[in-house]
Amino acid sequence: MDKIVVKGGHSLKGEVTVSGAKNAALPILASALLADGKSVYRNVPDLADVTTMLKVLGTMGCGTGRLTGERTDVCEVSVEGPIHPEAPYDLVKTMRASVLVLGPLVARFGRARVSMPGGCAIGARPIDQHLKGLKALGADIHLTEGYVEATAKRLKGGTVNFDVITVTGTENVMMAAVLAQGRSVLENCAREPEVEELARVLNKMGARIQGAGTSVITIDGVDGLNPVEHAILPDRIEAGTLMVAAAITGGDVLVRRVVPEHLEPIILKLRETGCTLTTEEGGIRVKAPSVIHSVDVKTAEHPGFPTDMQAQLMGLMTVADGTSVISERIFENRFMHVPELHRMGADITIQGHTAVVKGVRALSGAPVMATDLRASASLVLAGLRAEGKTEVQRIYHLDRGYERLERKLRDLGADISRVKA
Ligand SMILES: CC(=O)N[C@H]1[C@@H](OP(=O)(O)OP(=O)(O)OC[C@H]2O[C@@H](n3ccc(=O)[nH]c3=O)[C@H](O)[C@@H]2O)O[C@H](CO)[C@@H](O)[C@@H]1O
Ligand SMILES: C=C(OP(=O)(O)O)C(=O)O
Repeated sequence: MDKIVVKGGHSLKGEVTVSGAKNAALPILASALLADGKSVYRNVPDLADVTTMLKVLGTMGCGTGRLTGERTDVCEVSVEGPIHPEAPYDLVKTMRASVLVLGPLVARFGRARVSMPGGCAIGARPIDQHLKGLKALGADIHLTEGYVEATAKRLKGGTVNFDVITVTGTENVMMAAVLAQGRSVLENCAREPEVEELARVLNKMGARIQGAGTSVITIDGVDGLNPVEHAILPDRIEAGTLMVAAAITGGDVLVRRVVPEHLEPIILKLRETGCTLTTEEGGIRVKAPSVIHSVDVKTAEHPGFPTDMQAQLMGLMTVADGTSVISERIFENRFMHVPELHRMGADITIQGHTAVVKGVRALSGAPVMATDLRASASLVLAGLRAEGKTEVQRIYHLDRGYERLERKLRDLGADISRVKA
């Protein structure tokens, strides 16, 4: 298995460009199922998860492909022949976001058979709210042999009040409601920029969605949609990770191609640590202070501090001046990076959903093991700062969500390489 080897102690300097957002690309690729014809997406990150979503669509009978040469960011999905509306266990088990095909399939083809995603390293992650939403739109749902089977002659508009705020749940039900008969009102929706982006794409396809990005989304169903061309928005979590890379190495980096409003909670937190952040044409410059101050963090739904940045921020806090209290309030088991950070000399105590991090003078490089996507990123960040060599194993987690991270960091001056097994 490949591993990443980092030799710490280099200040990062220069400019780096952020790729397209994984969490926007995945639902948008699934939304191609809603129209006949070829949809073309630009700025699609080249990630394992995107490849998996293309495979899911391919096994159903969609034509899928990524351009080669200069435009590897362009992906096409065509829906032309018959569609077999099933997402098999072998693919769903590698990526739970495969469940995003459920809403489009039942809305467009009247039936779907999608393997139930299990839990994962960060929590149980049920999909009860996705199913509640689809039922409210008139779908019949059965769970058999580990699969969700959903059928409906034609979905009907309805009111859905989500009991918990769910990003992919909101997206799945929104994609179902666009082809339902009549008006749907979704309440207590996720307000993440990726939900708004999906609604933007659906509206370009001919849907009638209002309110995405707020907690109430109103959708007037239409009879059919058209394929679309769209450029995916930049990945705010990759941007945040690169900003922390600048901060933890005492660096000065211009992070290009970002949407500053989407980064607000991260920018505010990094300013509290003493970093100077300025918006410049085309990006945000992060200049690290000589001493990082400790800050407290509570993760929350957007516009709160994103859970997908918790592990990276904790990496930074391991070398801050003082003690920081980090509360994880979205997922019940998202501290898997802590035992690995301990191996590098971090001082962290977990008390339930809270981690108390006492900054240490120095981290020391060590062999460590990635356990999930953002945990992997936090270990790479800690490795950039640590004295000596850090080897991060099981980096297939990292490859799910970061496009060539080691190359981007190396271009900024890091001593980092991928060692092929
Ligand atoms: C592909 C994608 O976009 N992934 C993101 C998405 O995941 P995802 O959409 O899976 O996360 P959710 O917003 O659904 O999860 C939030 C919380 O709600 C719970 N829940 C969710 C659905 C449900 O039916 N029942 C239920 O109880 C979950 O277990 C979790 O505790 O949002 C998360 C929270 O910002 C991010 O960490 C992920 O990167
Ligand atoms: C948890 C994440 O992704 P997923 O929902 O695809 O597991 C993530 O991007 O940090």
